[in-house]
Amino acid sequence: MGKTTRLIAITGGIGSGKSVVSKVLLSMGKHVYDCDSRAKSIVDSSAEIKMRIACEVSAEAVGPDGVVDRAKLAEVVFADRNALNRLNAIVHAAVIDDIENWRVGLPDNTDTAWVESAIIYESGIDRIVDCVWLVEAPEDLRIKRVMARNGVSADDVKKRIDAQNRTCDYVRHSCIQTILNDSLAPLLPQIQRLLQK
Ligand SMILES: CC(C)(COP(=O)(O)OP(=O)(O)OC[C@H]1O[C@@H](n2cnc3c(N)ncnc32)[C@H](O)[C@@H]1O)[C@@H](O)C(=O)NCCC(=O)NCCS
Ligand SMILES: Nc1ncnc2c1ncn2[C@@H]1O[C@H](COP(=O)(O)OP(=O)(O)OP(=O)(O)O)[C@@H](O)[C@H]1O
Repeated sequence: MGKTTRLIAITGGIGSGKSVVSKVLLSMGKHVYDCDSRAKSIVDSSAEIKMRIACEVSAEAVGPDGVVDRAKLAEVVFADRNALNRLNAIVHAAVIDDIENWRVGLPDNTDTAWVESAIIYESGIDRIVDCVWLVEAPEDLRIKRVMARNGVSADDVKKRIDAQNRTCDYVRHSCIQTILNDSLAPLLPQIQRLLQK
C-alpha cells in the first residue's frame, strides 16, 4: 500500500507545461495522477454525476444517451463563474476520493508520487499534498501553446486563465518549488534538481 507515499502537486496555469513535466516523470518510471483525464473518467462512469451536471450546470451538456458534450460544458462554465463553481463542487469531491484510493493502491515502496492539476486550491488538492511544483511560463506563450495544442481561439484560452487562481495564490502553500518552462529554460535539469531534494 502507498498510504504513506508523499504527494507532490504539479500545478500552474493552463499551457504552462504541467503535462510535459508529468511525461518526463512517467518516462522515469514515477507515478503521476492526471486530474484532467481521471476527472473525465469519473464523470463518464457515473450516471449520478452526469445527472447532477445536467440538472445543476447545463442540461444541454449531457445528451439523452448520457454522453457529455465537453465543448458545450466548457462554453457554459468558462462564461459563468457560478456554473463553474457548481461543476467544481460536483466533480472535485469525487476526484479527491479517487486520488486517495490511487495513493493507497500504489506499490509498497513508493516514496513519492505526483498529482497534476491546474487548480489545486479550487479542487482541495492543496490540502492533501505535501509539496507543490509550480510550472511557470509567460502568459502570451501559454496562450499560443494552447491555441496550437487544442485549435482554439486566444479568447477561449483567456477565459480558462480567468477561471484559474492567480500565481500569487500559490504561495499559500508552505513547500513550493518553481519550474520555469519558457522558450529558453531547459526542463530536464530543473526536474532532476528537484528530484534530488
Ligand atoms: C470544463 C471541461 C468540460 C472542459 O473539458 P476539456 O476537454 O475542454 O478540457 P480538459 O478537461 O482537458 O482541461 C483542459 C484544461 O482546462 C483547464 N480546466 C479544466 N477544468 C477547469 C476548472 N474546473 N477550472 C479552471 N480551469 C479548468 C485546465 O487548465 C485543464 O488542464 C472539463 O475540464 C471539466 O469537466 N472540468 C471540471 C473538472 C475539473 O476541474 N477537472 C480538472 C481538474 S480536477
Ligand atoms: N518547453 C516547451 N517547448 C515546446 N512546447 C512546449 C513546451 N512546454 C509545453 N509545450 C507544449 O505546449 C502545450 C501545452 O503544454 P502542456 O499540455 O504540458 O500544458 P499544461 O500545463 O499541462 O496545460 P493544461 O492546464 O491544459 O493541462 C503542449 O502542446 C506542449 O507540448
